[in-house]
Amino acid sequence: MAATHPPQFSVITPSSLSSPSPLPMAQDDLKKIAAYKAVEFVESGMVVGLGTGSTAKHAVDRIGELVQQGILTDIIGIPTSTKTHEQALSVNIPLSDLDAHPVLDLAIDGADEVDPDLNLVKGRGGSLLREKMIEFASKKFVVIVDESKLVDHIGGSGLAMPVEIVPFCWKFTAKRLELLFEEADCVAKLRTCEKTGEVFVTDNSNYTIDLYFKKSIGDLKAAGDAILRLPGVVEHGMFVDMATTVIVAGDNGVTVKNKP
Ligand SMILES: O=C[C@H](O)[C@H](O)[C@H](O)COP(=O)(O)O
Repeated sequence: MAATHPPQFSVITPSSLSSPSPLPMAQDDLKKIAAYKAVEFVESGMVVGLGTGSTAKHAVDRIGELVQQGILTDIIGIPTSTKTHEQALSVNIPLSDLDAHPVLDLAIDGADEVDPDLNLVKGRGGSLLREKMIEFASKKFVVIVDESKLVDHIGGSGLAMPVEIVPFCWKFTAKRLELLFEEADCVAKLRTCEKTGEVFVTDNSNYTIDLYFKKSIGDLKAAGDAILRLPGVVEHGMFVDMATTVIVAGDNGVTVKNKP
């Protein structure tokens, strides 16, 4: 559900990327436009967090292209999932990890929801824990989305807010999560693989519980803290106060909002 954001957004037209068109652009084209804009923030010598998902994939491809052309040199990528690790290797981006590089210059990643304060939901693609660790360690965190990801409030899309949990007695943890958000009419569902119907297992050998809220969950930090206090929970998909910049691509151009 798209929402109108407040006027502090600066709107720029994507001149070198595409021209505003009277026809609606395909969602993947918008993702690519946002991703290419974000890669303009990458400079030679940087340690860069490489996000996961269909939007971040365009950014990784673009960084790889610029590395191969010799336009970006001495880049070190820190991938946020095994999938991104493989993709980054395939486009020749030198890789490392948080142990060797505990502070990143910049991370670029997609999101499932963005609220007007730049808080996010992430993890519908299955990789929120590594993303959160890496993006938390980044001096700048640039989020790239098409305009369909904008919401009035977190949970406002009516779609999943994922929580990564340990597999041990997952039904118990799912029930505790549901009860925690009883007032928001929360429903908790174990994530399964669409194709096989088997339980979805994360890169960290954990399960994912998707929470669906019918009402607002109120204060996000309080909600996040309450989730993390439940034994069995590993991490949740709300990224509160983490994004420093959000780049939104829409039919009318690219909008860039920086955290004040
Ligand atoms: O787990 C997946 C990540 O958090 C993604 O960045 C997020 O789901 C957005 O993915 P996409 O760009 O494919 O919509």
